[in-house]
Amino acid sequence: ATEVTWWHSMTGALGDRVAGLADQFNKSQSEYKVNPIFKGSYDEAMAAAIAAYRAGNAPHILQVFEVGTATMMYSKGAIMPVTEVMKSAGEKFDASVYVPAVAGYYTSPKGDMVSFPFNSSTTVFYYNKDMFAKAGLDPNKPPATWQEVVSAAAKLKANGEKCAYTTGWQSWVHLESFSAWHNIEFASKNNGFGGLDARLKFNSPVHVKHIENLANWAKQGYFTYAGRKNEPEAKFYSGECAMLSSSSSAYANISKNAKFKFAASTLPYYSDVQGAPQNTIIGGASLWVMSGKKTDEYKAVAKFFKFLSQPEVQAKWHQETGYLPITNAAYELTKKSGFYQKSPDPEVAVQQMIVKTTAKSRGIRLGSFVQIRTIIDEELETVWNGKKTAQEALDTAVRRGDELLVRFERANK
Ligand SMILES: O=P(O)(O)OC[C@H](O)CO
Repeated sequence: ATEVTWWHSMTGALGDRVAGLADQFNKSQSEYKVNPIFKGSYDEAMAAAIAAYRAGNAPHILQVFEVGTATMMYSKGAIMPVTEVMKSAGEKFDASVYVPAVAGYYTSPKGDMVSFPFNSSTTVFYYNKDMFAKAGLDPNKPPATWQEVVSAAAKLKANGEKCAYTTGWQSWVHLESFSAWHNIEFASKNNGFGGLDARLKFNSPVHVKHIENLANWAKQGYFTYAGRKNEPEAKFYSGECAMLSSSSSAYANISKNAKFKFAASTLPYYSDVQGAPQNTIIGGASLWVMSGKKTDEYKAVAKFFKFLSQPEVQAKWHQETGYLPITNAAYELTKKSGFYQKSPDPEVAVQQMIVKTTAKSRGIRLGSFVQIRTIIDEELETVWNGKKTAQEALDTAVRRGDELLVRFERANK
């Protein structure tokens, strides 16, 4: 059989599902074989793939988080657009079946879909219903606003809980998706969709106030900082923290591990910000095809993508992981099956996303965004450890990030 490699970053229950998909495809026919390989976190896998590409041994398929999208799009020569992969293998590919938020995100300024949509997520909120009940909070009434989160946190803490609230993906949840949710700019030029001359805007009064609030809540023991990526999710499903904001895909590991009643609910917002809540934005990853491979290997990739495009496969992936149904067909199939009546949690993400977007809420696409996120993480950590004020840290992150945007713009003119 023709073998192709697929580098991914899925851990725990998500890693099992990825292995399951490859296995199902491999067993469904005998001509092609997909070998999934875990390559570390999203940024680690991306760095490894760039190094491997230079050395001439890149994988065929690379799972890249949304943050790496512009970098991949502009790395001409290194990648083969998915539309071309499918065309060269004689496979039909209809980009219009994807839900608009997903299609729009992975389509180049020229209108071509460049990567294959796979695991799209968004930012949601999870809470431990047992801990809520014990603290005298209504387990069927999740906090809808940040004001309500903090009063719930105070009750939980007073009831002896050591970790009331934690968050995964701090930059994505508290600055990126936060911006769209409140219909304010994260960056100019429609958050970068309008051109490479976009500059960062996340040091506005609304942003500063929110980060300042989190810093205060950290001091009061209501907010526990537990890491930059998805590590904090484990603190929720182990029963340590009562509330979590993170990716909808945390569902996979929460539903597998939690020994308590839990529920997902919409991401909190500030009710005094006009226009909120708007919609949250896309996260997760898509699959990129690397260049320089053999014709029959591209054929294998195309067959695998065709397999992944089946509504039944997409619907099951959504239901098991909490990633979004990326096509209308997968969503309809899930609704019709009665799945949400028994498991309403994975639909929260869908509801937050199916709103008509504004220029400010469509998404974010910035060059060097991987490095910018690292800068944001570094600066936010100086707030949590009390070294900088929210204003100082966000101003510095904007200045440092803008330097990278200027450089990226010059290099890609
Ligand atoms: O945990 P994921 O796969 O939903 O990804 C979350 C963030 O979008 C990564 O940037």
